[in-house]
Amino acid sequence: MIASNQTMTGAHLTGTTKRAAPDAAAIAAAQAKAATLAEALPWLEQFQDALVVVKYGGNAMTDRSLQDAFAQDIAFMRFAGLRVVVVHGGGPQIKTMLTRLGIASEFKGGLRVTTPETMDVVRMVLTGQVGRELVGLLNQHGPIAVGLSGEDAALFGARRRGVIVDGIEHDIGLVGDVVEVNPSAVQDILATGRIPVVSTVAPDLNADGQVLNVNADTAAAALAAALGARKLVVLTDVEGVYAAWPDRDSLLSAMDLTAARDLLSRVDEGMIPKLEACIAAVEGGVPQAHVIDGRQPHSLLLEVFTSEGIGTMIVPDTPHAASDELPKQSGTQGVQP
Ligand SMILES: Nc1ncnc2c1ncn2[C@@H]1O[C@H](COP(=O)(O)OP(=O)(O)O)[C@@H](O)[C@H]1O
Ligand SMILES: CC(=O)N[C@@H](CCC(=O)OP(=O)(O)O)C(=O)O
Repeated sequence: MIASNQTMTGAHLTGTTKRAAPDAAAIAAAQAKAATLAEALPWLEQFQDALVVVKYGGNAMTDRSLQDAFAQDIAFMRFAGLRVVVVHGGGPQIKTMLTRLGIASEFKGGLRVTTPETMDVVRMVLTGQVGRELVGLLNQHGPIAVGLSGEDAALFGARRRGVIVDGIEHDIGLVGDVVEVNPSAVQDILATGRIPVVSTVAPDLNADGQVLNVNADTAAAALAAALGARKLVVLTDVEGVYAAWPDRDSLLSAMDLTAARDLLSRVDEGMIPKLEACIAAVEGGVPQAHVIDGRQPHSLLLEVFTSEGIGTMIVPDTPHAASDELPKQSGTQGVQP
């Protein structure tokens, strides 16, 4: 058998293979590859069997090559021995379908105002379309992914919520917060070595048969806390959390809970549920929550398996590190994962 990177030269050399001696540039490139693999070793050891919840959604999930890279990252993590749960959104896909059907839709406080008609579309798109496509993508790497929604085995129980914008409370319709998680269905799938892929439609605990639209970031946080996850990783369409958005020099590599709660009143629309989710997860006992750039191919691998990390990490308060002592820097050099 001849390996694909080798060439058979000389018909008389049956059963042997040859290749040109590598030049200095080729040796340097090979060493860089080997160094990258070797750098992953401590993280492979540390995260062996660790449970990681990954929130995938928004604009990071609309580009085909990014989708393929995401599926490779999730499969890589699974074959490296991590237990991975994917919670997905699908805001852009919901928008496309609503537009196609001629249904108007608006956001308040980062959440979609959801009428009964919109709720039908949200359920159909998240569970019937986005979840199915993601499962298909992951299963290109083996029979590893199983889809379920917040309705399956009563995974989520939700209650309706409103939003406060500029001090005024708004009713936003059939939108809920997850207040109960029954993670046994997810744990059953994990126990078989597979990857649960969760859509965030949730039964309303106050109204039999009614389902609620739950923002996928906050649902991922609730699930991460209920599962006792080691990490929550939220992919988005920006490098991480900025202290003074849109000032590009204010990217935060890490912040503690106190700093994150303080910043919450100063972030805009889309980042609100993400930061809320990270805060809720860490308050719920998850040691690290990350906001990373889903537009960067393989950002998940960089976050989990490299020393630099990527994006913004939110951690519990410690008595030793006051919030204003944590590193604030431009670029994406994070503290170690
Ligand atoms: N402090 C902040 N740091 C980073 N992004 C912020 C901040 N405040 C507001 N944003 C906005 O939030 C957006 C992320 O939310 P959104 O577009 O809804 O994400 P996604 O599409 O990944 O769900 C960023 O692209 C940015 O425009
Ligand atoms: C209440 C609410 O806003 N629900 C979201 C659910 C999908 C989601 O969260 O999708 P992304 O993660 O892609 O943004 C929505 O209707 O768009």
